[in-house]
Amino acid sequence: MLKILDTKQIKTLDQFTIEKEPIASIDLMERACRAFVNWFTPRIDATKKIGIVCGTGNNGGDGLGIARLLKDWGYPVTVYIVKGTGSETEDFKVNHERIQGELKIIEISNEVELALFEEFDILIDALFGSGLSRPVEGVYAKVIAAVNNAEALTISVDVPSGLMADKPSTGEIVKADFTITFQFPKLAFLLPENYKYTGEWSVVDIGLSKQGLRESATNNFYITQKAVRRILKPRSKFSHKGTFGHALLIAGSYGKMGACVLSSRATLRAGVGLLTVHIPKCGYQIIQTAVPEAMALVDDSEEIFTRPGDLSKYNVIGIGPGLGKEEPTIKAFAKVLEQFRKPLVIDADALNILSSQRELLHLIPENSILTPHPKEFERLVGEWKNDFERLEKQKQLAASLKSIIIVKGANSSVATPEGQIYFNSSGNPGMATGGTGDVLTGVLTSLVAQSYNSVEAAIIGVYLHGLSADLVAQERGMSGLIASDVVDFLPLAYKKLLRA
Ligand SMILES: NC(=O)C1=CN([C@@H]2O[C@H](COP(=O)(O)OP(=O)(O)OC[C@H]3O[C@@H](n4cnc5c(N)ncnc54)[C@H](O)[C@@H]3O)[C@@H](O)[C@H]2O)[C@@H](O)CC1
Ligand SMILES: [K+]
Repeated sequence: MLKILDTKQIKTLDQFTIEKEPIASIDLMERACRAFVNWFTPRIDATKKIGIVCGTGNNGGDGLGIARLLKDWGYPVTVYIVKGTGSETEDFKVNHERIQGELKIIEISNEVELALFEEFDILIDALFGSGLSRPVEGVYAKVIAAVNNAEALTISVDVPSGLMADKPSTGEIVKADFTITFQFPKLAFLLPENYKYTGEWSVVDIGLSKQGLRESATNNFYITQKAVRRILKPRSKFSHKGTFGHALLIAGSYGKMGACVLSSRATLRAGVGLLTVHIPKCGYQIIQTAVPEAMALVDDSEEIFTRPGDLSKYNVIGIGPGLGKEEPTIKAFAKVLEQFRKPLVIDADALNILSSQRELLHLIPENSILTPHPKEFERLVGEWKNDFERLEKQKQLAASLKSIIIVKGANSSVATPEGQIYFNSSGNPGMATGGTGDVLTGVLTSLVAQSYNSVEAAIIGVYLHGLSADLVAQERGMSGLIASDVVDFLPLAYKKLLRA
């Protein structure tokens, strides 16, 4: 699991590395510059005209170091130094000294034409990094406006200038095409509202102290493949279908049996031992034909869910996909909540029922998993002003329900009752298509049935689901991706994960 540290912790860790390794601060900066350049040179042709926009802090110091290294690689480089209210750091001064007379340097202190950077193919943004403490104004704001006005491909060093790394941001902010960030992703990068600033971001290693990192406490994590691999349990020779649990899925209604089929197939493909599906009468032939591996339990109603059967033999219940919100279904869902004391995976219409029948919320068994998309989440908790506030609301709901709340989207976030947030790193925009949520419900239900605890199931589940979609995209592209493909590629995703 990659820790996500806040800016104060990053400063402390930089300092810790400097003292413990030991390494001079300027040499650590050089390492950061090299890491950036290692990303840059294989991707950008050396004929491109490059403008590097520097502040006078250490982010600007990085910019100057990068300018020197790119010049050595043969790129035509022009350096801009923006002189506003900020003072010069020591490392900035050293790197400034090192390029005197070697490179074209233009100082900007007041007037800024919007067309200032028109001539460049590439702009490297090194105005502010993690040291930004307030919205930018004056000459800085004008320079950022000129950067955003330019046609050039913009690449930000560490953080898009003007973006707060771990707080809500206002004011002028660089809209980068790429952000190359040092050592860890910053919290702001994982929130949908900031994608327009970061563009595609990548983390590059600058060798900060492993010991220091181990000792840094945080509640925010980025899910890595290695971490998921570590919590997955391989199947032993002596396992049998009982080992992998018995799940019940309550899903589907007239016209929405597809959601039920997708969830059922995903539950099976994610490895459950036994699956029973509770369906209305109209779904009987559909499920028996589309999912022969599942057992069908047929409701009294022709079209909807009206009455739970005996729930005692299941380890977990997944409920919601295609369920509908008719009055009898609401009553039947309430009965499930009253009778079943093991974890539930609650999605789609079951979440919508909870939003309108709030008295049911306190009946949710501990360690359940709720999987709202942002609109469903808003119905549960009300509006939020920015994504940081949304994260807070997510943590609060997880704590008050003693359950796991997964808000779906790019970098789906998993909130635990203990206040931790795990951001998913797998998945792609092809997943924005009907039915992928139903697939996730199946995967999660399956993992809980296989006796992963709910936090583990949520972490493995979001990652596996996204990885499967990534494998689909790799083979067939994103545009034609449908939810069934994500189900079909789950075995391959497992194979990839379990590979030693
Ligand atoms: N040893 C280190 O600390 C390392 C730092 N590195 C770089 O250093 C960056 C952080 O550097 P700094 O802490 O010097 O900070 P920045 O370079 O991000 O910002 C410079 C300074 O500007 C001032 N400032 C903040 N908000 C402002 C505003 N709105 N208007 C005007 N001035 C403002 C602050 O005094 C701040 O320290 C990182 O993002 C990274 O790029 C890397 O070189 C790796 C090593
Ligand atoms: K920057």
